[in-house]
Amino acid sequence: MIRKERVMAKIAQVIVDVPTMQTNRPYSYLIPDSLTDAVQPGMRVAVPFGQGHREVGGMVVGVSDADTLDETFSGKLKPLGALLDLAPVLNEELLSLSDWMAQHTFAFRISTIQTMLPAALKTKSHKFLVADAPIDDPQLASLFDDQQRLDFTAASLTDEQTDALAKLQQRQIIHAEYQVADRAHVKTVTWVKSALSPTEIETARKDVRPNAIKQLRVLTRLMDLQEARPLQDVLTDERLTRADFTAATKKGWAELSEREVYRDPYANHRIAKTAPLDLQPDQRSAVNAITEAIDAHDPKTFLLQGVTGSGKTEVYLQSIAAALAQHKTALMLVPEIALTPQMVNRVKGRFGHQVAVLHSGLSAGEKYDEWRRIERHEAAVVVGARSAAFAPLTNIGLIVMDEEHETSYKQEDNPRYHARDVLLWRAQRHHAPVVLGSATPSLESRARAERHVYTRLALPHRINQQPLPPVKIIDMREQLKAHTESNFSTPLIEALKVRLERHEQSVLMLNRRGFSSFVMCRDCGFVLKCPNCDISLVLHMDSHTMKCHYCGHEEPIPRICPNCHSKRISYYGSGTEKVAAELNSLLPDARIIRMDVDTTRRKGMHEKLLNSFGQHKADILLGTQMIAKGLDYPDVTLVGVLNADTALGLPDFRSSERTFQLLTQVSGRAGRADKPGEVLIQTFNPDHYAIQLAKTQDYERFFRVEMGIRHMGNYPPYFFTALITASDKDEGVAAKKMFELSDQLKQTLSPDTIILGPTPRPIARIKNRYYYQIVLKYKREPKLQSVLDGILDDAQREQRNGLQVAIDMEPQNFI
Ligand SMILES: Nc1ncnc2c1ncn2[C@@H]1O[C@H](COP(=O)(O)OP(=O)(O)OP(=O)(O)O)[C@@H](O)[C@H]1O
Ligand SMILES: [Zn+2]
Ligand SMILES: [Zn+2]
Repeated sequence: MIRKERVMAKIAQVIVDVPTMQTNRPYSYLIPDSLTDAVQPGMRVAVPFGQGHREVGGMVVGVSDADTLDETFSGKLKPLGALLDLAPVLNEELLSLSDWMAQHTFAFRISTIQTMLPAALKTKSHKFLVADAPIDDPQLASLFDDQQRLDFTAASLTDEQTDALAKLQQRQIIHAEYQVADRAHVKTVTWVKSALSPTEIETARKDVRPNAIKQLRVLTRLMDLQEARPLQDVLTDERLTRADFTAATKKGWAELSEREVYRDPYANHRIAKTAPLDLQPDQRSAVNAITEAIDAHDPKTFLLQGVTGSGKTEVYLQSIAAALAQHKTALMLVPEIALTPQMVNRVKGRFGHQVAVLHSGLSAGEKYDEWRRIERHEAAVVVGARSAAFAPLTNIGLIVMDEEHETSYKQEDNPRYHARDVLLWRAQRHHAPVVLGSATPSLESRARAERHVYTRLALPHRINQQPLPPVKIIDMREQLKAHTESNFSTPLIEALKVRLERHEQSVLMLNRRGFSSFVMCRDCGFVLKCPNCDISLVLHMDSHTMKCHYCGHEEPIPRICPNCHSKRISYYGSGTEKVAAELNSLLPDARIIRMDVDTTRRKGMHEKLLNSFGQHKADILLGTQMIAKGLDYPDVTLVGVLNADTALGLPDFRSSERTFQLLTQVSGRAGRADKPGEVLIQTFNPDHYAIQLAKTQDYERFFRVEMGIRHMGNYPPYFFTALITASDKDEGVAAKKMFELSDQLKQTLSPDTIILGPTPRPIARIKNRYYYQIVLKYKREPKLQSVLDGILDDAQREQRNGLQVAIDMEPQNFI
């Protein structure tokens, strides 16, 4: 009788990356003996999954011991495939954050894990075709390498080839294999060092034939390579090449080695070192309060509410310095747009090489390198956009979020997380304070300060003792009666002319939110729409086409109305391009820089345009929202807003708040140094409270008025919200699902919870899918988590038929 031997096995819990089979449940894999000591939570692995040879990527989230005789131990566990990391890429804190986020955003854990990793570490599953028997077609056979493998994912195959390969697979001549590939690429440079001492070099010289000139040259060069140097520097002598040194290595004369280097995105930037400024009294008390909390390891949240130009950045910088003085690290989030270049320069100018920067303008390689500098404790300060909330900093002493009201801090796709929530979670974990800064805080944050959940710190004055710039409202309805269709009122043009004469600069903003340049027929009102989505096509002058901003559909600009055949079909509304053209003809001498998605698409353009404006190479900066915040240029004395109210009509309860914030922010660009500023706002709704209160830049009044409106409408911050959407190619399927869900919610949720809908979404069709939504408004709803978890689980099971259900907690966008 054979007795089973009792052995301890190690088992890894792995979250697998299978898009069609997402689940938050980890799968167990047997750790092979050879890897017993190596596998740790936070490492990426490749594991076999499902039927066949499929290999998928995954993340180890736990390791445990198992007794092979234990009845819960299943001898059928598959062993792990490859281990992709030698050290964990996610530490314990980030792993538990990924768990928390998955729960709170109703996302799958693999997506929260992926979100935390730099793109370079996101594994990709490659499909290989492997030939098991000779392939008769020589042309197809030539696609396979010596090992009879073809990288199907990377190969660019014609449809005929793909077809022929599929047939080979059916005939079982080839089979498919999946392998997980790692995209992380460490950049290295070659260093060279002499392997011979000077005396040995002398000896070697004597042994070389006198006509072996290259070898003699190498030996001479090796004389001063007793210490290793980068090969690149050594090769400046044009008569020697890399090959000469490779040959020398083979002879045992030299040693070549690869050393890791970082790609430094700011290598070519000369950033002047700055010293801390003498603080104004309000700044002083803010810094003191924050420093106290840092020193006391008190994870409290501050709301730093300072008018535009009140010196919030200096408060951040000196607070960060206080954290560094305690040998702690600091994390600072800024909106994507504000990152390039002024804010980065300010932080780098103060803290130099200790700063790592993370934003979407960097290449994947640059981001990976900055990320590794953080992970290796070589950077103590991180400045970055939304995803920098996951920077692998340890020992955090302070967290800052600039422009905390910015909607870009909320991710619109899965996982639908808000960076603010992530920061608050990390602050608790690290016992570190958080500073939320803004001139126009979100209503949610300001209300929390009102209830003393957050501690409010106020900077009510501008630094230079300058008043906030006076704001004039221009009623465009009057204007419309006089000059038809110009984007510029007479007062605005006059004010621009004055600035030109005085050699001062102006900033003009065209509010693109809820606004687009579309084509409309003046006879029948026909508007050209996307055939796939329920939305107007947008005119693009650069490509001379009409484009859909949702699905990318593109078609020529119509000359004749497709509906009534009238020729009076023309542009309606204005894009920045059209406005720039008009401005050019009105003020031919003005030098204009246009800044919008089209002119800033290329890498580095954003920065380049702002720099040249900063160097006064242009008189007018004309742009979309992207110019509204962060800019601090002393020569700007005029700010003009061409269309203040385009967003007011949007079906979103935050449209007044957004309008007020935008107008206040952009107004704040004027008169920040010693020259007084002026702001002109053109609007068709001069009496709207958001516009009237932006005129006085009275945030506190706006807060009270808006709170009253939110209270009456049962909106946040009085209620929490959740948005549930279902989409399907068949409108009936999506609608039916939502009515079922609505019934289910009515039966399970508390009677105080308001259930709105189901209704079609304001943009009901996108990429040929129909969207239906339910909005939940609730105050206290203990059952919510389990009910929504259940909905998502059910949806996951139904997903194979094409129906998709998504849950968005505290959505920032209702359209
Ligand atoms: N204590 C100080 N002494 C002198 N100058 C200062 C001081 N603090 C800040 N400044 C300067 O005041 C200007 C405005 O400051 P900063 O840009 O930080 O304001 P802000 O509050 O962030 O404004 P915004 O919200 O408009 O971006 C900057 O040029 C800054 O260098
Ligand atoms: Zn479309
Ligand atoms: Zn028409």
